[in-house]
Amino acid sequence: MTKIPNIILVGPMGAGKTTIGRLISQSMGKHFYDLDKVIEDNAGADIPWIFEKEGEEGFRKRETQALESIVHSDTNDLVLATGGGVVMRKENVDILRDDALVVYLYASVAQQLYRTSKSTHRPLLQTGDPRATLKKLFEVRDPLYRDVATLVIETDARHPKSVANKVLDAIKRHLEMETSVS
Ligand SMILES: Nc1ncnc2c1ncn2[C@@H]1O[C@H](COP(=O)(O)OP(=O)(O)O)[C@@H](O)[C@H]1O
Ligand SMILES: O=C(O)C1=C[C@@H](OP(=O)(O)O)[C@@H](O)[C@H](O)C1
Ligand SMILES: [Mg+2]
Repeated sequence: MTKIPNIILVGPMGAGKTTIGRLISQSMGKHFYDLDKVIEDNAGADIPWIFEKEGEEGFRKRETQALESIVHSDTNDLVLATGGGVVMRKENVDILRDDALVVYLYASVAQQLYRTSKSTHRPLLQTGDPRATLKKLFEVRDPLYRDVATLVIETDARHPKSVANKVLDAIKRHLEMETSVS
């Protein structure tokens, strides 16, 4: 039987990486890590505090350290939900590519805006025009998500459980296809 590799979710803020990651880890019997949560636990402070005291650059350094420590400590047994900006550093992308199945959760800018509007814990969106920020980030990051991911899953107009099932089906089909060609 093919060993199921580590699963890493990428995509923009509000795509549902944290929510779907937890759901699929339960179905797959894998450990779940949320990169933002690991960064917060390591720092003993929340993300808004890190951005305020250390700036985005400080947060990105912590993000790379956390990513390295998670991926290197847990072989083939994890589902990792990343933060939307993880693809902005080449060293992170190299880590993501190394022996994991990367899934891009796609959401339109309208859905990103809707899903992030109820929370204030994303410092990059504490601006006068979060829609414009999301649009600008999406233009830069969408090609990077597509480049690093093996699977792309559309999440608009789907309940989280239905997205999770779609991800699980896509992973299963992908692994079956890999087995049949090897
Ligand atoms: N497919 C979905 N449909 C509707 N709401 C969703 C969906 N996926 C996630 N959400 C909601 O959107 C918000 C952001 O989800 P989250 O998992 O934190 O996204 P991310 O980690 O990608 O930023 C949460 O309130 C979550 O319940
Ligand atoms: O897109 C980004 O640069 C960020 C996304 C956030 O994670 P989510 O994508 O889980 O919201 C979090 O890492 C931080 O606020 C920065
Ligand atoms: Mg998240």
